[in-house]
Amino acid sequence: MKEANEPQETRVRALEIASLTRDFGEFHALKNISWSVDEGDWWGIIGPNGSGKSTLLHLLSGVDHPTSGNVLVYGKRVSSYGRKELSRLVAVLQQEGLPPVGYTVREVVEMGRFPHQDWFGREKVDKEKGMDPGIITDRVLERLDLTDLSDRSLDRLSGGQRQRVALAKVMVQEPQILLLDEPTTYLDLRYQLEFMELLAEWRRETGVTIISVLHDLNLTAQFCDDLLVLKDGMVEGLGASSELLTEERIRHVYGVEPVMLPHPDSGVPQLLLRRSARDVSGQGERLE
Ligand SMILES: Nc1ncnc2c1ncn2[C@@H]1O[C@H](COP(=O)(O)OP(=O)(O)OP(=O)(O)O)[C@@H](O)[C@H]1O
Repeated sequence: MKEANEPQETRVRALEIASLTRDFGEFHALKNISWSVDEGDWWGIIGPNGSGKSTLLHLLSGVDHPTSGNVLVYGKRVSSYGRKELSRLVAVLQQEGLPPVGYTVREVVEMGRFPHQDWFGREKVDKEKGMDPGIITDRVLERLDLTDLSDRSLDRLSGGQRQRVALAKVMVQEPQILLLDEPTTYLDLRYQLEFMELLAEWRRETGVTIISVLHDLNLTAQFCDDLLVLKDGMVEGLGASSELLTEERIRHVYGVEPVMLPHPDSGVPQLLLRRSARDVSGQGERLE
C-alpha cells in the first residue's frame, strides 16, 4: 500500500493507459485518455452521466477493446492475458453485484475462487499463506457478517445483503486490482458507509488497488485519495481529490451551483448544492 514517504521508485505500476480512445460508430465516447495507477492506490472516477466512466472501466477490465491506445495491467496488455490469469489480477463489482438467482450465499461466494482452480475445480493449498481455500471463504463470510446467511438462497436476501455477498465473492477472488462501478447505488446510508469502510479495511490489510466509479462526491472525497474527472469523454482533472474537488470544477463539470465545505473530522471537501435562485428561500413554489 502507498505510504506517504515511500520513494517513487519502489512503487509498482498496476495499471497504465496511454492515448486511449473508444468510438461507438461516429461517437467518441473516450478521447485520448492517459492515466496511470500505482499498486495500492485508491482512485475515484467521477463525471456526469454519459461522460465515459463505465466505458473506461470496461476497457480496464478487458471486456471491451479500445479503438486506439493500450491498457496495460502490470506492464502487459490486458488483451494478452488469459481469462483466468486476468481474473486473478482484476475483479469487477457492478452496481447490481449479483442477480437474484437460486444459489446459496456460500455457493456464490465460492464461485469467486474459480480463477484459482484447475480444470477439475481443484485448488492447491497456498504454501506461502498456509491457507486452505475453504478457510478463505469461511473467513470472508464471517468478516462480512454473512455466516448466518450462508445457506440462504440469494433470491431471499435484501439488496444490501446481496451487495455484501457480491463483495465477499470478489474478496475470495483475491484480486490485485478491484474495479467498482457504482457499487453503493442501491444501499441505504448505513450500508453505503459500511461497504466503503469494508473496502478501506481490505485495502489496508492487503494493499489491493481500488478504482471506483461513484456518483456520491462526498463519499468519494472521504475514501478516494485520487480522482480522474471525466467530462464528455475527456480528462477534466487528474490528481489528489482534496485539490480537485473545488467549487469551480464541480460547477464546470456538472453545471450545478455547489458550496464546498471542509468535513469537520477530516477536512476533506464536502459538497452542498444550491437551489436555483428562484427557490433560494427554501420554500420552493408553494401550493396555496
Ligand atoms: N455500446 C454502445 N454503443 C453506443 N454508444 C455507447 C455504448 N456504450 C456507451 N455508449 C455511449 O458512450 C457514452 C458514455 O457512456 P458511459 O456508460 O461510459 O457513461 P457513464 O459516464 O458511465 O454514464 P452514467 O453516469 O450515466 O452511468 C454515452 O453517451 C453512451 O450513450
